[in-house]
Amino acid sequence: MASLGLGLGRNDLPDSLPPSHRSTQGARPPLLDVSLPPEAFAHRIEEYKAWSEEDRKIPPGPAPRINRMSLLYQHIGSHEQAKSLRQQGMMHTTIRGFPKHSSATALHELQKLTFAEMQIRKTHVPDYINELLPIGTVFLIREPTYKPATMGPFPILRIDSPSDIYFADPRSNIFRDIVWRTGPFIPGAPALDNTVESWKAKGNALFQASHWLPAAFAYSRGLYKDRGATILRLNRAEVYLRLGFFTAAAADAALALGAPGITQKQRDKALYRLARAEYGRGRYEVALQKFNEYQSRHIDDAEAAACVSRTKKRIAESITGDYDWCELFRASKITPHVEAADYHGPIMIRQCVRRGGGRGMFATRDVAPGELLLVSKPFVAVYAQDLSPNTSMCSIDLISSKIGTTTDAANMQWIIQKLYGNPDLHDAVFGLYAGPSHPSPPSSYTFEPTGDPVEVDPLIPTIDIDVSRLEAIRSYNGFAPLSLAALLQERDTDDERPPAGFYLLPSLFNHSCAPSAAWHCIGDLMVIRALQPIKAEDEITITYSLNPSFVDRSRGLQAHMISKCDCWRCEEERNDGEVAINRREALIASFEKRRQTSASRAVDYMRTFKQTMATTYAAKRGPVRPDYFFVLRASASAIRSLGRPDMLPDVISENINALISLGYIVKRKLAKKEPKQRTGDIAIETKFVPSVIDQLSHIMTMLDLTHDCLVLHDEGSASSWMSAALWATYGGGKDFFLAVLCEKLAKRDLEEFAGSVL
Ligand SMILES: C[S@@+](CC[C@H](N)C(=O)[O-])C[C@H]1O[C@@H](n2cnc3c(N)ncnc32)[C@H](O)[C@@H]1O
Repeated sequence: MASLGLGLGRNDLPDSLPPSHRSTQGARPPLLDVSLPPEAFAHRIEEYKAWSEEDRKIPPGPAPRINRMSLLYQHIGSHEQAKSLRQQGMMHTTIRGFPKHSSATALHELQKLTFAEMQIRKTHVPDYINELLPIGTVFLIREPTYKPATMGPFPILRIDSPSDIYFADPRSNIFRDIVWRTGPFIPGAPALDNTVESWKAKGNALFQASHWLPAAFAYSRGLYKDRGATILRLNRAEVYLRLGFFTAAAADAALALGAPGITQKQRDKALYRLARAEYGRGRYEVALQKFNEYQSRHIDDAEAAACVSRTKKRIAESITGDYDWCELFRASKITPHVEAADYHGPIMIRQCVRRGGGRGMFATRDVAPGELLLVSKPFVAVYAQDLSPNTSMCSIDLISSKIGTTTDAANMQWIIQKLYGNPDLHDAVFGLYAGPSHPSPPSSYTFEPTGDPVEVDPLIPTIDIDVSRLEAIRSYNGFAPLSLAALLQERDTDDERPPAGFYLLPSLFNHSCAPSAAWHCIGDLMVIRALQPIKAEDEITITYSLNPSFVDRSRGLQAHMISKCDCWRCEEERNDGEVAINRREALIASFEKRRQTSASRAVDYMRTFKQTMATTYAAKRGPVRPDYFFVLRASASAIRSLGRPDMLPDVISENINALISLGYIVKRKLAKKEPKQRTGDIAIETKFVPSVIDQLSHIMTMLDLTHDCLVLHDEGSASSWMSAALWATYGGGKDFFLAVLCEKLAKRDLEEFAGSVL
């Protein structure tokens, strides 16, 4: 706080700009206050977009001169404020979806530029380089953008991509024509002892403190002194493994292995790190070869033996699609980040010109309902528990007009970080659809790291990361991978921090409201199965929205750039007519309100409500009416709450009708007409599983039916409903079913029955 002693007061801040700068500054943007009610916020976003359009029309101009001490004063003030806010839990806000600039120009093609030469509103391309000198560090920014002030009094230098920053040694050749007024080092900056040994010591100290990236910086600086310093390379490989920079780690370990004069001990370390890195890259065959090689010299090493068996399991999973689902489910209760291999079933990417991006996923052969199509680990998935409770970030997405959550914002950061350390994954990410404002993706798509690892210098970016395009890709290809374990707990999900996922191959499936496949997540592992028979060469679709309401669903699909869904379900809804659709929406809204206040006359209310609701469906419409499902479920629960055993058949009938309204064909309708002993049949037609709302609601209805039939001593119907529940439960077989649903079964006293009939 020394600057305060220099007599700086508030008046020193350039609150008002000289008149010549006003036109360059333009109007201040409308405040995107995330606490506004949704409609007001949507309106504010529109205002913001309009402001942004106007703002972009203003030509570049000179920047206000800023007094250095004022800048320091402001900086110290905001630093102190940030410190206290961090303690309270700070909210960072960022805005996505406006044009941003990421450099694609090589460093040697750029020229020097000073702050004084920079202009407001100008991205300084193509021929400039800017230098900044924070204490002790020198870094270069490629093609910086100078932005007018929006919040405080000063314009800001905006850098969106880490690949626009080069860290450099002040004595580097890049600076050969530059005379530093302070000499190459800033007075007061920590002295840089430029020897391999001191960089190793510094790196090791940072490593001990778990500061992985700074440690990688230190080892890299040591490697500048001596590229053959094997110990530094090995240490950097370890740091990279912890950062998830598997490609970088593999490259360093491989280079160390090939280094002349490497000792046996170092060779072992290099081999083990290379194996771990290749495992991280998903190159399990290569990893196994390296682990085996290592293990042959360390037969008693239990950890290495475990790695070998884990890797063999991954290879088997990726070839056969045979997973230990129960084990995965159990593991997902401890952490959502489960360990498993990807599996690619009978699917292929093909052109699909009618869809944005021009591609879709197709069947390579005939597929049976329930068959496993794809198992995919996320490129990145962020869950609430991954973040400190004090981390609060909010990203305002101008593409989808939505407020992104903290996990969303973190997801974007993690993607960038992963790309930085795994540059070979660039094309897999940037080959995804980025919406109509960006060039179309290529018609083919590669999604696996195939080549040799690439060496990564953390101080100099290996690839260019176009953040604008990446934000768009994230907007069009995001998933909310709520784990089955979390779904089943039925606890309120953390609205501020729902899981945010980014998957590669799953992003190639197009949408249908009546999809032929469905996904669910075990932890962060996405599992996609066929819901119905799919013919060879037919397109396979999943749904982007399980919202039963046509109006809400259509609105949600707009965010995916699907202005009018052409599936049969939406066609049916449209055939009901706009008046009927609006009446239905109004009814559902009133139903939600009414449900909270009417307990006593619930049954009568539900009877009338059902009748009114039924009139909103066109007479010739088919049985699928997803929003009617919830009405029937509420009606069943209202009748049940009467506590009258003689009314149980009515509860059963309502629940059966609820399943029919989802599209199920029910073979076993009324308990009293059926044989009461077990027959081993399944209560529903098993040619397909309808997926129009979340699967868990289907299964709970079937378990309720099982329970009620048992109460009525109709074991035959009960067992056929239990079998139906097994059939509808995410594949995975009986053991998986029992593991996933054990609490739900226990709640209905059905554990023993399930064990005996399935
Ligand atoms: C996640 S991508 C799907 C794959 C994409 N077709 C590709 O080539 O990469 C989502 C985009 O595909 C397009 N799309 C998917 N389903 C669609 C549908 N039912 N109708 C129209 N466009 C669709 C939309 O442009 C949407 O933004």
